Amino acid sequence: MASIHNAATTFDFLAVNCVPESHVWTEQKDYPVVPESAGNDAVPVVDMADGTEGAIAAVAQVAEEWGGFLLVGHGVPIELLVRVEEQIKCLLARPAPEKERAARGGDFKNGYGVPPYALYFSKLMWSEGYTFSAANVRSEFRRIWPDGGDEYMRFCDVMEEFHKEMRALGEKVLDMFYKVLGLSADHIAGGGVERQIRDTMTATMRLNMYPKCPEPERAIGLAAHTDSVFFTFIMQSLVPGLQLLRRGPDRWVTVPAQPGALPVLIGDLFHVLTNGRFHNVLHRAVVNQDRERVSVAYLIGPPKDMKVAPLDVAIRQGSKAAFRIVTWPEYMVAREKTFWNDGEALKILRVTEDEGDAELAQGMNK
Ligand SMILES: O=C(O)CCC(=O)C(=O)O
Ligand SMILES: [Fe+2]
Repeated sequence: MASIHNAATTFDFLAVNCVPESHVWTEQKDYPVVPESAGNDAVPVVDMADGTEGAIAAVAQVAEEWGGFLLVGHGVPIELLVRVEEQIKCLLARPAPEKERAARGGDFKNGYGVPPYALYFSKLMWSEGYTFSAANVRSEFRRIWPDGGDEYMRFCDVMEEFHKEMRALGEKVLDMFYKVLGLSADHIAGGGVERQIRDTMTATMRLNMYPKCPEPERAIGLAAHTDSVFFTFIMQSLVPGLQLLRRGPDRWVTVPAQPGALPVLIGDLFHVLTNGRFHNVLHRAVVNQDRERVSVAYLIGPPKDMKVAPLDVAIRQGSKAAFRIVTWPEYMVAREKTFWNDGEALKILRVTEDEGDAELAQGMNK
């Protein structure tokens, strides 16, 4: 299986006029796709600038029912998002040998290539990308530009500016989620675990490029997955492709691509923090015949050594923690074993009815 994934780094998407066998996607159960902005299936919009009680109640409902929404009124300049997109296109248009020099694998957890979960599938996805830790842009991209130079500087400056804006926005969105859970500003500002999460959360960035595809129905840009982290911001081109799974009846809902609107997706570890209250949304990216699409997943998670467990405030009176304490790396090991089965990794963390109360985590504050 390794060789097929290494081949992805040199695959020339634009040179083919049909989807080759290596990329024909047959591995996932499929659900119907509902068109954008279809009644109850229109992806909800959250306006960050609206701090009223009503708005917070609406966020609660969206986080529980959808696990994803479009964020507006966030203050990140559209002009910056445009520059980020330009820089990603420049990076991924570099000659194959340069990108391969920065391939992930071996000692390199980060770098150019397929996302880590692609290794669980025998077929390749219709995309290329680059994953890195947002705090290490300058050292990471010396792998592409060993001698530095103007292009390197421009790329790093734009990515760092984006990281600064998104990290700050991450804190605001986290505070909004804390409010939904019923925490006061004073509580959050105190020295407790909520404050610790806010101060230490780390960001990983994944740059995705989805080339035009001659037979989009036979390929997938990014296969269905949940993000393992707390939550993710997506920055996307004005080309739709991101889809969220809505349950009962199961269906894919396309997230509209609107200038400046940032999709936000709840990840597995926030599902744990909220004791299962916020929905960790299954999502995927599809491709199209006419236009390439670029996206950035800005993934916000805990530092590696943080022990994550349901917050006390999220454990309703009379109930107990539904998940065991876990660190992000421990969770990734569980996920690896069960990737084929949606949601199975979280089931491993679930506390069973007959487990002795005394041994259980009763919330993250204890
Ligand atoms: O391209 C997109 O819209 C989704 C990207 C994504 O889900 C990811 O990188 O984890
Ligand atoms: Fe994702």
